[in-house]
Amino acid sequence: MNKESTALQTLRLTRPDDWHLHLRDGAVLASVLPHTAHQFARAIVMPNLKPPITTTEQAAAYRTRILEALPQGMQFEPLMTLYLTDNTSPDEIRKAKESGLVHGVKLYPAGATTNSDAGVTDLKKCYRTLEMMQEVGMPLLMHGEVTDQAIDIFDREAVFIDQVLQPLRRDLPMLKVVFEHITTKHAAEYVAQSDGQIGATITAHHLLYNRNEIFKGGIRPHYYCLPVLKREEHRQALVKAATSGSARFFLGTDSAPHPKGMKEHACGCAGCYTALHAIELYAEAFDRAGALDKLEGFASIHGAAFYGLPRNTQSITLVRESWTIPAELPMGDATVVPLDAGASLNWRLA
Ligand SMILES: NC(=O)N[C@@H](CC(=O)O)C(=O)O
Ligand SMILES: [Zn+2]
Ligand SMILES: [Zn+2]
Repeated sequence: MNKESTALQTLRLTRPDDWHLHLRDGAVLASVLPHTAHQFARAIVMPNLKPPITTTEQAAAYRTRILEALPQGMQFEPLMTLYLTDNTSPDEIRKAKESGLVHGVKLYPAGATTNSDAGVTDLKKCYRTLEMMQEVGMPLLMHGEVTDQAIDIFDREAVFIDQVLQPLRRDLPMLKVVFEHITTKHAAEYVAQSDGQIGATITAHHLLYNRNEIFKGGIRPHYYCLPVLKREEHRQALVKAATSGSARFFLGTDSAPHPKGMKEHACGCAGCYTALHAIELYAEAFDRAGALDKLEGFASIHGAAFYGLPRNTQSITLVRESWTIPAELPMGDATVVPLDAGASLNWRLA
């Protein structure tokens, strides 16, 4: 028998969750939310709105807006986060924990990425708040890049590990930490090997592509995100981590919608839109690695365990069936270009 005919044709998984997602707000939220809710049971919703979600009250109101935007008959649970600032108080953390709605607090080093201007200028200013997070078991989610413009953009994640992450975890060894959207072998190795409660999310695009994708035949802004795609050796290290079976690695799409005109621009926004076809993109990446048997742990089990949430009881089915990713989709009063628009995918959500 040839390989084709022995290959798996359908794949049934516990319904997955997305542990790193941008839903935005208003008309954009209404456009993108159904894509996520079609595939995922829950998602950790990023707080980098303008202005950011910095209080439990704002998070609760945002959660209500998300649920109101959910089409009739769809089920989805938004897991809210707060945006850490220099001024976030320990008391706010206690409130967030007691609400039961807030599942993490996000560190954006000031200026590191989209809507991070209100982010933390120096983590030392947040130590009392971080101590409270450690005490109540509130995870710290991190955009793990230093912002020093003198540091090469391709090195900012590795330098973050040395300059920020390691000192922080030495000082607060019981703090639960999620290293978001890791992009380097340094991060993958650090998360796999270090002590304590640490997890990492990995995007589909960082599993599928290296940095050459941004420059293939011309500059291709839809492959530009932060942290930026890295060399092939890093992509391979991420695939190895994601398919290793280690419970420290879990799915986080970092689907980050920007209007087409803001991506195809002289100073284009960072972010890839993958909510439309996220699980199919991950299936493709795991299939190429010969590791489809490891997809369920990564997509549906490890994240819930890390966050101390129950495993989903429903399931989804993926079928091996080629389909073409649309060129663009309506989004509010604009359009959004999904990652790999026009290309075909070999897996389809049934
Ligand atoms: N990943 C990105 O390139 N962009 C994200 C922000 C982020 O996650 O850093 C966004 O909000 O657009
Ligand atoms: Zn980020
Ligand atoms: Zn993000």
